[in-house]
Amino acid sequence: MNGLELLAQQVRYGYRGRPVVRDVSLGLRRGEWLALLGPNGAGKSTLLRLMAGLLRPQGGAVWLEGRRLLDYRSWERGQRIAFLPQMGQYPEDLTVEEVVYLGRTPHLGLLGRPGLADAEAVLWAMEQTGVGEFRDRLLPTLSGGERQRVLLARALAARPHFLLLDEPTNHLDLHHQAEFLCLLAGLREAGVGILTVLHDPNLAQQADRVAFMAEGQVLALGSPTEVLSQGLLQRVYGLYVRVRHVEGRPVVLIGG
Ligand SMILES: Nc1ncnc2c1ncn2[C@@H]1O[C@H](COP(=O)(O)OP(=O)(O)OP(=O)(O)O)[C@@H](O)[C@H]1O
Repeated sequence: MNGLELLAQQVRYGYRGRPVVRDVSLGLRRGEWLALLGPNGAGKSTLLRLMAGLLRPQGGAVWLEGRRLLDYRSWERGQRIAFLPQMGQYPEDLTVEEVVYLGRTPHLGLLGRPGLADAEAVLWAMEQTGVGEFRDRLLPTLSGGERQRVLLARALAARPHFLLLDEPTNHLDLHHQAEFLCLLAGLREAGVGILTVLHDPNLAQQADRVAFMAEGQVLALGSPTEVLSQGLLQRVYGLYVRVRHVEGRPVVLIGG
């Protein structure tokens, strides 16, 4: 363990006594993009929530930059980790800009009055996600993909060290998926540690490492080429797939 990591160590969690995360150890460094894949119900979102400090492990511990995550105050944690849930609640009566400002909450002092640094971070987050053109609109008036980008902007506005994203590309069209991947690459360069739950192995192949989860455990962890193998995908999904390599990257084809 070093001081630059977000680390789950032998973490366990279950709902009403039914284990869904079973002694998982997984570390994420700053400046690294780790993609978490696996079938529905594998425990991916639960693991993400544990690593975001939103659930308390029932066994093991999560460590953030050398300290137990549970020992951080919520605002300290919020300055370091931003979490974008799969189906996030969003305020219906705030404008886009006001929603992005909410991402600054962990940085505001007792008075809660935003200053220049907050305005700069909000502007930067809106530019990165291309939502500036909707800044005065209310969220319910946006499309699913536009709203997704606003919620990402809110997460980015915190200028977190670690960004945990649960199926972030769900509502994005091809163009915005490509822009989103580019954005992640830029954040990674800037030293942000990124953990994304993804279903599409062809998006995951752009990550530095892939963790493949099934039935509450990490079955495989390594480079996309190591993990996204025909054998593993066929075994876990019970489906015929082919894996081809294009420019050194694995491309997964499903069906005949
Ligand atoms: N709040 C909850 N109460 C009870 N069971 C839950 C709760 N949240 C999740 N579960 C169950 O825990 C298991 C793991 O769920 P989780 O959402 O972590 O999986 P996932 O890998 O993210 O799935 P998906 O790909 O479908 O989003 C599932 O069987 C789910 O039904």
